[in-house]
Amino acid sequence: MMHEKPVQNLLTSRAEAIHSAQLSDSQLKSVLAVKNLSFSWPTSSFRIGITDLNVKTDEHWLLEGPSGSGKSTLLQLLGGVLLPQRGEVSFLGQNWAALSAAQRDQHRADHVGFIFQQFNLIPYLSALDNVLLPCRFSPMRRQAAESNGTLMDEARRLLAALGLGTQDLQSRRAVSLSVGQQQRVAAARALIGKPSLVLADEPTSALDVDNRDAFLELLFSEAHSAKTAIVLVSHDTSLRPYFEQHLSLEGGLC
Ligand SMILES: Nc1ncnc2c1ncn2[C@@H]1O[C@H](COP(=O)(O)OP(=O)(O)OP(=O)(O)O)[C@@H](O)[C@H]1O
Repeated sequence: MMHEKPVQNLLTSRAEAIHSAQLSDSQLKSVLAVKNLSFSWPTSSFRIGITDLNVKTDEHWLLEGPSGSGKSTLLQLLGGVLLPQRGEVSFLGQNWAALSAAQRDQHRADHVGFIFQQFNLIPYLSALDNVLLPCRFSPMRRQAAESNGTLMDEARRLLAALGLGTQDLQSRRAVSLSVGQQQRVAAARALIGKPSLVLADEPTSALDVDNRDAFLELLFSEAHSAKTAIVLVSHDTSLRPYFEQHLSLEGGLC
């Protein structure tokens, strides 16, 4: 029950934020639409089957399932890194399978932020330079990041909003940061340039309960102000109260 209060705070602040933003149905546009998806790895008997999944603007989804249930595979399908053998994954109204590999890479760079389980920061770059990376690959993300000032201002603002406000922390090489700090850098990198979607793979698995609560609160708050949808996968069923939407994967099926 240690985290009862933070959960309540999160849910209350989110409900208030949605209420104050007064998003109408038409503003809640489709971010991800999955229909009759079927995917198998060529070298294993494992199969993912999803009949129907719809993620809209500003929604926060938890996809939960035990180890080996297909969570990481599903994230790759949602982000157009893998393509299903049958069915369809549409992202912002665009079927990933109708794009060339290069077009998929650009569509992803423009509109998706990833938070990986091991964060995948470039170890010898500073926290700040890691956050700036997505803008190197996407002029669209760069332009969005510069909407209220310089790119550097926005990277610094995001890091500060995620609890890394000092110049010392922002200029330190990623390798010299703690796990919790690296994870917040990874979140800032995913959020820069206001992508429509953040896909997060077990981002809280290395954190204790207090740090996990603080991290989710910061992530949700920043994502909400940018109207970014979040799909987070985890084996941890205790995360369920933080999310309005959740889906359970059992052996790849739901
Ligand atoms: N590149 C691959 N080639 C063949 N099979 C794979 C590949 N990647 C994953 N699999 C298989 O797909 C199944 C689902 O794996 P996946 O990593 O998606 O599950 P997960 O729920 O994310 O697991 P975990 O929580 O342990 O990370 C497993 O049986 C795994 O062995």
